Amino acid sequence: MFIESFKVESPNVKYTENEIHSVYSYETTELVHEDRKGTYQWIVKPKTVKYEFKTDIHVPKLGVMLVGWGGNNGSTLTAGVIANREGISWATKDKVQQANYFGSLTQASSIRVGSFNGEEIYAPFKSLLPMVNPDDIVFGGWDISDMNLADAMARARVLDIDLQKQLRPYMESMLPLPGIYDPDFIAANQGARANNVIKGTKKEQVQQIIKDIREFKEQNKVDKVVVLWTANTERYSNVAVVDKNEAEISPSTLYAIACVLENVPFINGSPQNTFVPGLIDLAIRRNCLIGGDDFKSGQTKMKSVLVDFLVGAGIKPTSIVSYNHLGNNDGMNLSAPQTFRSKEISKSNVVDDMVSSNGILYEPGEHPDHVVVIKYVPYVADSKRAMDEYTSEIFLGGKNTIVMHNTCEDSLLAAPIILDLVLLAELSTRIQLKSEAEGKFHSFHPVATILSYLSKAPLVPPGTPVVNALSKQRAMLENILRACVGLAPENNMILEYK
Ligand SMILES: NC(=O)c1ccc[n+]([C@@H]2O[C@H](COP(=O)([O-])OP(=O)(O)OC[C@H]3O[C@@H](n4cnc5c(N)ncnc54)[C@H](O)[C@@H]3O)[C@@H](O)[C@H]2O)c1
Ligand SMILES: O=P([O-])([O-])O[C@@H]1[C@@H](O)[C@H](O)[C@@H](O)[C@H](O)[C@@H]1O
Repeated sequence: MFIESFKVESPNVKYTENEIHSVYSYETTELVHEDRKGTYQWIVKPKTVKYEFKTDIHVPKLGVMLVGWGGNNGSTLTAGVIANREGISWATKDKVQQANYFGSLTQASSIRVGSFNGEEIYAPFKSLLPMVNPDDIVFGGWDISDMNLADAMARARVLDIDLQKQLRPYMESMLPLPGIYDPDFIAANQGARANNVIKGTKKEQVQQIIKDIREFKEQNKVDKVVVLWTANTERYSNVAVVDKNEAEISPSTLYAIACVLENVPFINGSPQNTFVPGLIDLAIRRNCLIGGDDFKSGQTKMKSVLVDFLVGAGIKPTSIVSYNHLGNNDGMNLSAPQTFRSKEISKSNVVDDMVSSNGILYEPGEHPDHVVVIKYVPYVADSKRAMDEYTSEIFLGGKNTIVMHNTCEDSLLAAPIILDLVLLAELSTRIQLKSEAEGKFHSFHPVATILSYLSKAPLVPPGTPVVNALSKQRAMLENILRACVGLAPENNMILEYK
C-alpha cells in the first residue's frame, strides 16, 4: 500500500516549530587485529554510537544557477520544471502526455515505512524530510553561448515539439550570463558557440561570478543559491602545476572557487578534476559544500547495478566492454581525446569498490578487463545508444556473457538527477549532527558524499572509502535521512513474518 505522508511518534524524535530533533543509535562495528594465543585474529566488536540530528524545517526559496545553462541538460531541466509547475500536457504521437518528475529519486521514488495488517506500506522518498518543491526553484546561470533558453531547448532536440511550443513563452526571456571560456580545456569544436564570455584575468573572472551570484540572489529574492556545473567536460587540470601556473586553473575550478568564497554549494556534474586539492582545502576551511563528480545517469548506473549483482552472487566479471555513441554537443565535445580521457576515467573506476570487496573472486590487484568507448554520431542526437558486454567466470570453468543495448535519452535521464543533486545538497545544509563524543553540533563534512548515488565518481573526503555500488549508495542516503527522523535503517529483515 502507498501512503502520501507519515509522522514518527517516538521518545527519540521531537518536532518543534523550527526543527526535527532526533536521538539515534548508530549500530556499527570496531575491528581489531590481535595476537590471540600466538596467532593473529581479526576481532569484530559490535559498537553503538549515540548521535543527535537536528534538521531545520524552514524550506528556503531556492535559486539554482547552472553553469552550461543553455546546454541540453540545463535547458531540459528548466523546461521540465516549468512544465510540471504549470501542469502542462502535450500531444505526442502516442497519447496526451502529462508533465512528471520520473527519474528523480526525491520526486518519484518511495521508501518502506513498515507493514500494516500484513501489507507492506510505502511513502514518497521526499516525505522523509522537508525539501524544496522543485516547482518553486528559480533558475539562472551561465553559458558561453548567448542563446536564450527557448532556442537552446530547440537546439537540444530533446523535447516534443508541442511541449516546446507551450514552453517557449516562459523560456525565451531566459538569457544565460556570460561564462568563463578557456579553449585549452574543452574541444576546439566548441569554439563556434563561444560568443558569450567573460573577459579579463582569471581573478577578475572569479570576481564576476561572485558578482553574478549576488545579483541573481538579490534580483530573484531567493534565500539560498546552489550552483551546479552541467557545462562541457573539460580535460583534467595538471594538479602538479596548478598552484604555480595560473593558466592550468580550469574554468570549472574558477566557478567553484567563486562559489566557495561566497559559501554557495557547488556540484560538478562532469568528470574533470575540478576539485583540485587546494580547492578542497578551501571548501573544508570555509565549510562550503562541494560535490560530484559526473552525473551517473545511464550506462554507468546500470554497470554499478550489474557488477554489484554479479560479484554479490559470487560470479566473477572478467571482461567489461562499454561502448556508446551519441550525437549531441556533449558527444561532439567528447570526440576530442583530452576531454574523452576525463570521461573514460570516471566511467572506468566505477567497479573498483565491488571488485575489491571479494577476495575469493579476485587476487589483490586483480581487475576485470575494462574498456570504455564513446563515439560521436550526429544522427542519434541526445538519444545515446549504449552497448555493453559483460563476460564472467562461473561454476567449474563456465563462462557467462551478458550483452545489453540501452538507449539512454541522455538529457531526460540527467535532468532529474540534476534536480536531486541540488535538492539534496540544499537539504543537507539544513542538517546538523553530533555524536556522543562531540561537544557541539556541526554540519556534514563539506565534501558531500551523501550525493554519491547520483555521481559516477563520488567525491569523498581525503582518506575515506569510495562506494559505487548503487544499492549501497541509495541505502546510505535513505538511512541517513531516516536517522534524521529517528527511524532505523531499512534492513529488509521483516522478522515479523519469519
Ligand atoms: N546523461 C547525461 O547527459 C550526462 C551524464 C553524465 C555527465 N554529463 C555531463 O554533463 C555535461 C552537460 O551535458 P549536456 O548534454 O547538457 O552538454 P551540452 O554540450 O549540451 O551543454 C553544455 C553547455 O555548457 C556550455 N559551456 C561549455 N563551457 C562552458 C563554460 N566554461 N561556462 C559556461 N558554459 C559553458 C556550452 O555552451 C553548452 O551550452 C557534460 O559535461 C556531460 O559530460 C551528462
Ligand atoms: O552516465 P552514463 O550513461 O554512463 O555516461 C554517459 C556517457 O555514456 C556518454 O557518452 C556521455 O556523453 C554522457 O555525458 C554520460 O557521461
